[in-house]
Amino acid sequence: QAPQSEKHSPKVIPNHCSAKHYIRLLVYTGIYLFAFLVSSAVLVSLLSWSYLVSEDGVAEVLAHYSESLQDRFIEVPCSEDYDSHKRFEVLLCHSRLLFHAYQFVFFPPFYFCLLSQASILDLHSGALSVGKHFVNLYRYFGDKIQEVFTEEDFQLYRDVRRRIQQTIAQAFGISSSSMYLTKPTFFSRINSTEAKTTHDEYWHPHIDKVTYGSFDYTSLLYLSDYTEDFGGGRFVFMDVGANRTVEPRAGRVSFFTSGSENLHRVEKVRWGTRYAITISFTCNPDHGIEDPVLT
Ligand SMILES: O=C(O)CCC(=O)C(=O)O
Ligand SMILES: [Fe+2]
Repeated sequence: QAPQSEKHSPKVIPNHCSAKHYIRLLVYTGIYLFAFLVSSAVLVSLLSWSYLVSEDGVAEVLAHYSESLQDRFIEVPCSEDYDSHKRFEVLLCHSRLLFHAYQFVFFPPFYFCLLSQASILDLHSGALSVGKHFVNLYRYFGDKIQEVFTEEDFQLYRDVRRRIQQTIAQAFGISSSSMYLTKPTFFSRINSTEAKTTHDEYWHPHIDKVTYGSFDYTSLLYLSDYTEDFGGGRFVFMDVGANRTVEPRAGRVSFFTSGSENLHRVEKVRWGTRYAITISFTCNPDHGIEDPVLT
């Protein structure tokens, strides 16, 4: 039981109803509300910033998948990788990148669609990677190859190659006749299955000139849509201080000089299947190849 003195002590009832208290209450509520809003805003911006520069470290989207771009040209400082090219007519020293949205009706070869893993297909040699091995489709199908590819497929490839070549020549102010198709040129099919060989590890940062040797200009034609057909799989330029992405979109062509000024990688594909074609050009006629033909 409570002691007697406590039981009978007078209760102190604060005067809650005075105007002074109301004003104080309002001021405190306002201050708390303001502090809450400011800290939420700081938290949201911190979270979105860390989301942008976290996992994939993307700082800037150069080409959003939903944008229909025409001729966006972005200049980057040139590297010294082209010194040996001084004997060619070509001036490569104002490099980078242009997007040109063609209305290509170009589907991945149906053979690709049957595969369940990552793969590349080289139309010149007929090499198709299947797991750890390469199958030569031309040898495998022999006379029956006409049932796999049609003359129209090859005509379309040649047409696309010619149009890309002309666009690159125009963008870089060089003559189209001083550029030569070079190898390898290939269709790529990427999904989220585990890599079977190091060739499947497309996500490593690289310089095309180092990886492929003869490349001076790389062009990439995308055949499927980021977010609709696959997740992840964005192309990333790894520039000093910033990663800049190109989000694939069917019909989008991106091209750039192949030297160290354009270090890049492709993000791992998280779901779905990503299709693209790599078509590249050299300024050195000795490294040029003819268009592929259906034999
Ligand atoms: O498919 C892409 O977006 C890029 C592929 C690539 O970097 C390459 O083929 O060297
Ligand atoms: Fe590359």
